Amino acid sequence: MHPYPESDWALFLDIDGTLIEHADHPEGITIPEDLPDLLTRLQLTLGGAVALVSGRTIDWMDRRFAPARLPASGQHGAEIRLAPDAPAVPIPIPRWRHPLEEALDRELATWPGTYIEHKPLSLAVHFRAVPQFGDAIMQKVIDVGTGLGDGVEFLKGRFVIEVRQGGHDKGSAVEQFMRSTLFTGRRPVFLGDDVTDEDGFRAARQAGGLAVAVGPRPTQQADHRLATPSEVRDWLNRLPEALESVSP
Ligand SMILES: O=P(O)(O)OC[C@H]1O[C@H](O[C@H]2O[C@H](CO)[C@@H](O)[C@H](O)[C@H]2O)[C@H](O)[C@@H](O)[C@@H]1O
Repeated sequence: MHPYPESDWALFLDIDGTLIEHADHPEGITIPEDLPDLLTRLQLTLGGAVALVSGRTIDWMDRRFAPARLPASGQHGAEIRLAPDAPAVPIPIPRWRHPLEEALDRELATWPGTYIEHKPLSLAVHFRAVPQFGDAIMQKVIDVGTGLGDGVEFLKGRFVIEVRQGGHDKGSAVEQFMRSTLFTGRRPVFLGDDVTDEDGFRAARQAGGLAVAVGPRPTQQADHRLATPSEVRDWLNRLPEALESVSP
């Protein structure tokens, strides 16, 4: 059953596989034309308490969702902007980042079909084009990265393994948002499709909120489920009207 919205919600929205459909390449995605306007309407409806929480960078979100500009956390919690006009606050660049980048460029050159996405505070090695080699590629990334320093963490996602600095994830981002002006006192509702969203689900539920799983991936934490990003957008589109119809 679709979750019935409440006016005290704070919405946390994952991007790939949740707000937008997946594509073969990170830059091959399509942002539906009306999505920026939808996000802006949601901000107005929920007093600004709508955040994007993604593995993408905040810079990418601002460019691709313009003119919408939201509170956001990027690179799996490694950067956060608590309000649209606040500065984005990044963690320090991890010491392992440049050596890892060099090592992976070298090691994976002989693995056709892999694509390394270089993000400022994390790296993503994609293997959607060669899923049959996924396990071997992930093991190679773990072998290369493990020796490179304290705090390096590996996050297995959808046809991707991401390398990030430990201590920051989508859950820690939700916790930070919930302590900030726009979000405090509200009920967190986290929408996500991938294993990397489980930390966000956990944080939302621990704060008395809800986890809304998107797509077929099994999870122990889902309070509700929506089948596809298109269904998510339809549901979000109806949310302002649904809230108006229950307000006194
Ligand atoms: O946290 P998210 O918003 O879900 O972002 C997670 C990663 O998404 C992107 O990769 C994924 O989507 C691509 C486009 O559909 C797809 O080609 C790839 O296989 C997926 O893993 C993005 O490239 C990453 O930077 C994000 O961390």
